[in-house]
Amino acid sequence: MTTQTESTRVAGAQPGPDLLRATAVSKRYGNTLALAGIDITVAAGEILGLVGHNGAGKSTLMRVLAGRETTDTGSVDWHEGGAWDQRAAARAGVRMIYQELALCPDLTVAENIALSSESARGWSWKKRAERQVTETLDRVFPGHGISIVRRTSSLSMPQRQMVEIARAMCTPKLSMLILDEPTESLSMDATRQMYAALGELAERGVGMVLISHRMQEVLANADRIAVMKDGKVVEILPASETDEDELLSIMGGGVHADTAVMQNVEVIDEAPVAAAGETVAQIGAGDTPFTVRSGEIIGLAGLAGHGQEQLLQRLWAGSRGVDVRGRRAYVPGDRQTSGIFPLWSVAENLTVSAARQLSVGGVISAARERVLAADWVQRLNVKGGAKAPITSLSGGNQQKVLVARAFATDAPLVLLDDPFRGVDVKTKNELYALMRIEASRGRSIVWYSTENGEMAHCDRVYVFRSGRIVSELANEEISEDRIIADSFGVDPRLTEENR
Ligand SMILES: Nc1ncnc2c1ncn2[C@@H]1O[C@H](COP(=O)(O)OP(=O)(O)OP(=O)(O)O)[C@@H](O)[C@H]1O
Repeated sequence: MTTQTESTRVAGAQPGPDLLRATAVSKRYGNTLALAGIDITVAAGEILGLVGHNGAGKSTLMRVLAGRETTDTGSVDWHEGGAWDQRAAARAGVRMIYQELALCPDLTVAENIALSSESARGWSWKKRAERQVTETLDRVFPGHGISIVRRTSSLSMPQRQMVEIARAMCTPKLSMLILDEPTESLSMDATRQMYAALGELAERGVGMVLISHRMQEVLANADRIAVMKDGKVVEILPASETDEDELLSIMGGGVHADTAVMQNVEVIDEAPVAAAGETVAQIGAGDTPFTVRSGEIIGLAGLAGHGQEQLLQRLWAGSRGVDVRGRRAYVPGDRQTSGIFPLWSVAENLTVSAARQLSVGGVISAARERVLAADWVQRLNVKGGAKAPITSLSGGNQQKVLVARAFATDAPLVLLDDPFRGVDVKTKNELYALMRIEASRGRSIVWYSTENGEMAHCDRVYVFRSGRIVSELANEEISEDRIIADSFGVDPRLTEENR
C-alpha cells in the first residue's frame, strides 16, 4: 500500500557533490569535550544518518554544522566558500529542525511560520505565510488536522512537530536540512509521510542530516550512517551494508537489538512498596472499565491523541469517577513545558518530588538528597553528573532525570506519558528492566507509549480509540498487529489478509 506522498527514491543512490565539509572540529563545554576532532561531509541529495548514545555529541555537531555553534578547533566549509556562521548558513539555505520544539507557544501557527520565513515579510506576510504553511502541511501530512489560526500551545506534540517540519520545508532555496530526532513524537503514518517528503527533497538535491535513536528508521531512509561515540565519529557506513546489531555494537555498551523480552532481571533487595494484587486505581471508563493492581505494568496504546493522556491526567488529579489509592508520580511527555526546572541542577530536578524520603524530623536532609541523586545518576548513567545545571545535559539525559524523579519517590503509582522520547536504545533497555524491578516491589506503572513495540513489556494493555477504551489485552494477546487492528477498529484477520 502506498501513501499519497510516498517517494520512489532509493536510498543509496549516487549522491551529488559535497555541500559541506567539517574538518577536525572540536568543542568543549567546561570539563566536557562534546566534540573531539570530527571529520564529516554532507553531500547534495543524500540523507546522512547520525546515531550514538545519549550525550555522544550529535546535537552539538548539528549546531556546529548549522553555524549555530562556534568550534574550538577545526573548520566547517560550505562548498561556495566564505566564513561559516548562522547568517551564512541561513543565506545558503541550511535549516535545522530541533529536538526541542522551537515554536513560540503564544503565537498562532501562521505567525510562527511568518516570523522565520524570509519570503513571508512585507505587507501581506501573514496571508502568504498562512498559504505556504497550509500547502506544505496538506502536501506532506494529508489529514494533519492542524488549524493554522490556532495558538501553537493548543496543538498536540505530534502536531507541533509537523508544524516544525513544514516550517523548515518552507525555507526558500532550501539546500540542507538537519533533523534532530524528528519522529520521536510522530505517529507511524506521519513518520512515513515525513520520510516520503524527505525522499522528494533528496531527489531535488537537498542534503540532509538525520539524527535518530530509531535504528530501523535510519537504516531504511539514510544513504550513509555515521556512528558517534564520546564526541567522535567512530565509523561511517553505507546504510545498505549494515544492520541494527552492527550499529549498536559500534556505539558500544553491549546492547542487542532485540529488546522485546527482558531476561534475567535482577530483583534488588528493597522494601516492597505494596502487596501484590491490590487494586491501586479504578475508573469506569466507557464500555471497558480501567483497573490497575499493585505490581502491574499497564500499557495505554492506540493512535496518538485518542484519550490516553487524558486518562493519565485523571489518574494524576484523582478527578471525579476515579478511585486512586495512595500517592502517584508523573513523568510528563513534554519536558520543556511541564518537566524541567531550567534554573536548577540535575540533583535538584531529580529529588524535587522525593521530600518524604528525604526529610528528617520535617527538614529535608541535604546528605540524603546527595545520596539519592548520586544513586540515580549512577543507575541511569546520567551523563553530566548530579551537580551540572540541568540545561547543560543532552536531551536524552534530561529525559532520564525526569524518569528518575518519578521512580526516586516512594509513590505506589507511577504514571508515564510517553517518557522515553529521545532516550537511547541502551538506556531504554535499562529503563524497561527498572520498571520490571519496581513492579516486582509492588509498584504499579501506567505507561502511555507511542511506540507499540514497547507494549510487549506490559502485563496488560488498554487500546484507545476516539477517547474510549476499545480493548484490553493481556500477556500473549499483546502484539503490534493486534494493537494496530484495535486502534483502527479492524478485525486483525483482515489486516493479516490485506498484507
Ligand atoms: N550548552 C552546554 N553546556 C554544557 N555542556 C553541554 C552543552 N551542550 C552539550 N553539552 C554536553 O556535551 C555532550 C554532548 O551533548 P549533545 O547534546 O551533543 O549529545 P547528543 O548526542 O545529542 O545526546 P542526546 O541523544 O541525548 O540528544 C553532553 O555531555 C552534554 O552534557
